[in-house]
Amino acid sequence: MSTMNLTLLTDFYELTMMQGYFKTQNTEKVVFDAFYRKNPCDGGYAIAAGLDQVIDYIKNLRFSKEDIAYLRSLNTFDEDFLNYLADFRFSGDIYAIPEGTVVFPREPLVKVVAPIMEAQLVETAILTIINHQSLIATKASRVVCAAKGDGIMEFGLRRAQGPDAGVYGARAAMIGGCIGTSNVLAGQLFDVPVKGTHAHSWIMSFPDEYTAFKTYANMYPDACCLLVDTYDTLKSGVPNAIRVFEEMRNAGIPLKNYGIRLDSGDLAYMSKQARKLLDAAGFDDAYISASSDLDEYLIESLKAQGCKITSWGVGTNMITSRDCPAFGGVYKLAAVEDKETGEFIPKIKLSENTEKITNPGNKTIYRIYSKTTGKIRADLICLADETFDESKDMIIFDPQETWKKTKVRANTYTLRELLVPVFKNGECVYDSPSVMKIRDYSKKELDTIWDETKRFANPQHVYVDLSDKLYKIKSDLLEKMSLEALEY
Ligand SMILES: Nc1ncnc2c1ncn2[C@@H]1O[C@H](COP(=O)(O)OP(=O)(O)OP(=O)(O)O)[C@@H](O)[C@H]1O
Ligand SMILES: O=P(O)(O)OC[C@H]1O[C@H](OP(=O)(O)OP(=O)(O)O)[C@H](O)[C@@H]1O
Ligand SMILES: O=C(O)c1cccnc1
Repeated sequence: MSTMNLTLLTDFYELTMMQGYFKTQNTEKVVFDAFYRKNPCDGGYAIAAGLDQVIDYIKNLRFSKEDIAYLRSLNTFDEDFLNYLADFRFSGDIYAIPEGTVVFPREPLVKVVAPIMEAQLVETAILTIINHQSLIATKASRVVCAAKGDGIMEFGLRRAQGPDAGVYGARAAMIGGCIGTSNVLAGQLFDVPVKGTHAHSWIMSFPDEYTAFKTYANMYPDACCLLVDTYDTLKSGVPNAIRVFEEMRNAGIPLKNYGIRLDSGDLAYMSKQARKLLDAAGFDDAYISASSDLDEYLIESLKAQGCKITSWGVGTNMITSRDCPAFGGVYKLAAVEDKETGEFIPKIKLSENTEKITNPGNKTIYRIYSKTTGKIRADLICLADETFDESKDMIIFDPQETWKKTKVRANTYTLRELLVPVFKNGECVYDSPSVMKIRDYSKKELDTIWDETKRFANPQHVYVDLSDKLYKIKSDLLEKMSLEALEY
């Protein structure tokens, strides 16, 4: 999948604009920011994901003969432009926040600095990749948080919106903290653990439940999870599972990683009753896992009900992010290079909705950590060439409610620049970590925000502030635009 040419994975208008830039000799270098505006599920954070697929996409960006022939057939593009496309290569710079990082609204997750034709073409693919994976990584992270240390298995492939969503969704779910996936192709592609139990069909294919369990246990004694709800969980499923476990114990087969899976009924009640039966038979180390339309809210609720489930299989609601199906990331022009001075001239997009007014300029982001707690104090969006001194006080203020100011005292904080170089002059300069490494990193990232930010209802929001300089540029531009509007 990684070498697939996705060059035509773009919206038609990117190509018509590209031809327009080509014809009008508009070759300016520009800055585009890909950012999102609202955390999924009204949460307090999101997890950035998808960068490795963006890198593959950019590396393989070239129009094949077939691509050019197809574009010619659309009767919209002239031969001179098609000739240009035949030699097209991405020659710009890309900066991005590493995958697995905790991120907040309005922060550029990806910044493209390139000639406008190139930067325009890549909009759609960057957004579709980052939007999808960041959404699923965020959803998975929420499910993982709800499970409070229990393992979450990703079971969603069959209910995902197609094969790509299943495969890259599984990748993102692993980044979000799942312990494994049932998706074998994802396992092969991303070197992540594949896991699973068995289906109701296995039980139904045998003359009786006991024989089905026994056959399965004989084949897989080291990973024996028996699905107990096909006929009657407490009267048949759990007693038959116990009978098989007893036979294994009596035969001297070591019982290590074994247990049952509940897939219907009142999961809290069933798990409590099943726990009692297993314990009474001396199988107190048998685990109880559950699946059945689970999500973060249900897992939280089941835990509050005192359920005895310690392992969770989550499919549909996580792989589709059912209650929040879109991440909403956008890609906005932020600056255009002045050819004479080589400086970037900030550009702004206005909106009636102040939250939708873009942040102008060639920017970067600094994360401000408290030295004592290691937690995030705030994020600061600033111009790319601004520098800050940790030995000086820092005044930060909310860009919307500017009277809300905080002084971060000298030597009490550390700074980390979030955007890192990924492409320089068209060459990839970034080594993507393995998915399991990104997963470990993301787990540590979650320790940098307070539980108040992770809670599901009305979470505490982390401040994303603008530097003084950027704030001034933004307000001057807004002032200028409103004066110009008066002229009409
Ligand atoms: N204790 C509980 N508290 C809240 N929700 C629960 C609890 N136990 C189960 N649920 C949820 O209630 C829903 C039960 O759905 P439903 O009755 O349609 O199906 P089911 O019990 O899975 O049975 P079947 O698979 O036979 O249709 C599932 O989404 C399940 O996750
Ligand atoms: O409920 P989800 O979160 O989507 O988790 C995945 C579901 O997929 C399977 O059911 P399915 O009915 O497809 O197959 P089965 O016959 O094996 O139960 C499994 O038993 C879970 O219930
Ligand atoms: O292995 C499992 O138990 C499994 C896999 C996919 C979907 N539901 C369950």
